[in-house]
Amino acid sequence: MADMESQTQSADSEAPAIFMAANRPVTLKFENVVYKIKIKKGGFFSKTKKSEERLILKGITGVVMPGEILAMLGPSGSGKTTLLTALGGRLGRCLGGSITYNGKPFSNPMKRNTGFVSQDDVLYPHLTVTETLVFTALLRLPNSFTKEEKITQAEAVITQLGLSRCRNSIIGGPLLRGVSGGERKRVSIGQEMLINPSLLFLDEPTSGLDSTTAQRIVSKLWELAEGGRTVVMTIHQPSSRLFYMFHKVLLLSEGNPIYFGRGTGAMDYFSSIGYTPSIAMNPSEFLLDLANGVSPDDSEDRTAVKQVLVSAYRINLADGLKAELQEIGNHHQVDLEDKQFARWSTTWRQQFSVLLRRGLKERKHESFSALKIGQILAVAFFAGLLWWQSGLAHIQDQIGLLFFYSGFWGFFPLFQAIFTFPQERMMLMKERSSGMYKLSSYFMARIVGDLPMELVLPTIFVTITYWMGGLKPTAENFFHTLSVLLFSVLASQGLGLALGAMVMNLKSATTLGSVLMLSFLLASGYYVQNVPSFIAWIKYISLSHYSYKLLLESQYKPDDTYPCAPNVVCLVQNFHTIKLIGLNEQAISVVALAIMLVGYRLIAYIALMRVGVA
Ligand SMILES: Nc1ncnc2c1ncn2[C@@H]1O[C@H](COP(=O)(O)OP(=O)(O)OP(=O)(O)O)[C@@H](O)[C@H]1O
Repeated sequence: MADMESQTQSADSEAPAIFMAANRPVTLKFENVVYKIKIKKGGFFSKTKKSEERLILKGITGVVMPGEILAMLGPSGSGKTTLLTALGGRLGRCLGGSITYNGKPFSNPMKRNTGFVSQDDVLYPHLTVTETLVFTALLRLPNSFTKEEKITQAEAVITQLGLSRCRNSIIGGPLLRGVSGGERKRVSIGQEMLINPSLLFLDEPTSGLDSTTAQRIVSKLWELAEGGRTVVMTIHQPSSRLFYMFHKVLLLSEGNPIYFGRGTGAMDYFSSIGYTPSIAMNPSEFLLDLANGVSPDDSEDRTAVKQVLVSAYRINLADGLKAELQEIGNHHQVDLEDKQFARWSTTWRQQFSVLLRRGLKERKHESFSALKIGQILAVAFFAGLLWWQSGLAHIQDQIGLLFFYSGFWGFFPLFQAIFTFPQERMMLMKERSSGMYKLSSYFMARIVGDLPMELVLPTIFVTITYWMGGLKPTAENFFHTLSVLLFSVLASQGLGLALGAMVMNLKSATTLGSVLMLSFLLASGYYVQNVPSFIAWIKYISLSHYSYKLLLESQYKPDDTYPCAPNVVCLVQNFHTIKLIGLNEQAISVVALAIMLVGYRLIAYIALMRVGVA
């Protein structure tokens, strides 16, 4: 990354204009868009459990041409975000009507030509502004750009969006001070700008910002539109200065359109149907009042006002709009050449390498945190002291130590891994929806990136406890025990990944993980020797069962002798807690752990396939 930074510094002076003309202008048409959801009715104790359909979008029609900004206004809950998501090709099921891009449905080439800035900025908190944009450029820009050109593009965005001052500051998050909210929003917009999209969607890009910063962002969007792009955004209550910058305005009220047309014509339209503000006011404030059913003197019933506005729209605007769509349909069919857009911008290897580097940078503080290492050191020394030089004279204690290995290193990696995918969910959704990389490259980069720490911690732990605890003091036995433990750590980590990916909810995943691991531990053969046959099957799926058996094998051989009772020497085979296993069973245990190691990861991968694909 150091070379990345020096390259970006040197690129400062020669940054090309990223705000050049759009690659391929896009005409966005949407006709009679309807979206419904199913809501479950009836409480927990209710006998009648029915589901009810709720209409969120009730027949929305409009068109946005290249060079235009469409602003969607409306009260909270009126359906702005839902419509934006639908237009951005990210809302699959239960969507009615037609949405076309240059006369065609949403396609992969269109996905790669579309930028989508969500309401919440989904960014990695520990990366700097430069790192964030450079990694995005490396992943999203096609291979027709060299690496240096990609970095130069990122630099151009930093300059153009006025981010030079904070280029080396970290993004930050809720508990980590980083760049300001406005700067974070500009980084999010910059990530989309990198690909020079012809179609740009933004969900409330100005919310939470002061009016000057908001004005600055909308001015940038205006410049982008001027370059032949199609810009669609939702906005809550723009100032009058901003309002007149929008070429078109769509006003929504409870999912119904009540105005679609030129921003400058909105006030005249509402005057023509009898709604004129009694005092001079910000047009967006007036429009929002109307969408909430508040007439200028607030004398009429609000529901009645909304109904009047909905029917006025149908009578006065709907037909004209449909005719306009028809007209454009006949003349504007510029197509995106599918052949010119490969399915992915970069190769699998490039994706893997960039994602690996990005992941290591983002999680450096977490993986090698003093707390994590300290935690392991503390437990290791404590265990070492407890089992201090136990030796064969205290074989029962030693077996306890091996059981502790199997239990602790079953739980610890599982609970580390369970967080992996739920924490990354938003990022994965965002990046996969914009077709940034293959799931397999992301998955492999994540697994490989976490590997060093996953293996280093148990190695430190075993090195300390093994010698302190007085297990067999030969290098062969030590490495045998260590390799068995690392093997089972990888299997248990796989289980954590699978649970996290399947449930995608930390609370449920951790509860499920605890129950599973405890059942596995109980079935491992330590507590109960003769498990009743109807429950005995559980040990065959128990990770701890196999790891515990293999750990025992790494220490004891059937013909080992040990002091069994005062002055009596026994064979280890007869010791009641040790059920040593033959070569066949050892092989079965190794295969079982290997199946778990791969199988759980496969389950995690399949579960992730549902995340973030438009
Ligand atoms: N998947 C869903 N399940 C339940 N309700 C939903 C779902 N999607 C949307 N809604 C409901 O649809 C309505 C419109 O939501 P949407 O987020 O589009 O509103 P909005 O106009 O963007 O609001 P805001 O300005 O507050 O962001 C809301 O009442 C919301 O609760």
